[in-house]
Amino acid sequence: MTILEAQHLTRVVDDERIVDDVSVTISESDVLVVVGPSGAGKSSLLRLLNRLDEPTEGTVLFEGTDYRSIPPRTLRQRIGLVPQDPALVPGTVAENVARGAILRDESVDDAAVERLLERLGLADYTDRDVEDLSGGEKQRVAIARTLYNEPDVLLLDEPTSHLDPDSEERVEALLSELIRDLDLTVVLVTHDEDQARRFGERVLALRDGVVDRVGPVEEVLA
Ligand SMILES: Nc1ncnc2c1ncn2[C@@H]1O[C@H](COP(=O)(O)OP(=O)(O)OP(=O)(O)O)[C@@H](O)[C@H]1O
Repeated sequence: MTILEAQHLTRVVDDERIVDDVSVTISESDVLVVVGPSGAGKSSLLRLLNRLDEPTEGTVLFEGTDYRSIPPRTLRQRIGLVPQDPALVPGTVAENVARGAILRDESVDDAAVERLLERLGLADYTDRDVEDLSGGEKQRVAIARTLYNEPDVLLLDEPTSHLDPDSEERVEALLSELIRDLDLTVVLVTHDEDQARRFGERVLALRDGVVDRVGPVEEVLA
């Protein structure tokens, strides 16, 4: 079943078409990897997919509904983004993971927080101050924070780009496990074609905001 359908998505900033007429369909359990050189518009495309930025032209259908008719907060809960920079708030690991619930004034599901931390290899980290975490640990907290909302689609922006090789391997392995075990639908941005090969089923290659190629990983990254 199709979950997301980008239709002619375009964003113009200062007369520059940073995302230009991108149409792509994402089905349930798809892992679509977006690749392209620096400045190709990969992060910009991701931010358009959950309307963190507003399209200048085109739109996205989420489960068949134009996403502009869905309240932004609901939309961003359903289509969750893990940003390139984890941007944690001062406080404990648990407070960051449950950030969505706290912002929505909902009670926190402590058991769900614990389950996620365990899945992300952070079992005893609940009360740790996020200031004291390594880059890889912060990134894993950011992933848990987005997954806490149980999104239908997970958007990952360069999830390992700031990490040292050991942390990169760890985060990549954890993400692969999560994708498989939770049967996640994912759009993952990376500049690293090897990483795209490791994750990808389908690859979308962007160049100057335009879709250069889209298709199975072995064809696009041959
Ligand atoms: N808010 C903005 N205002 C002006 N220009 C922007 C804005 N956001 C992005 N751009 C420009 O849009 C283009 C695409 O940027 P984007 O960050 O999406 O590329 P990217 O492929 O993710 O690059 P990288 O791999 O370096 O992160 C760049 O030329 C960038 O300078």
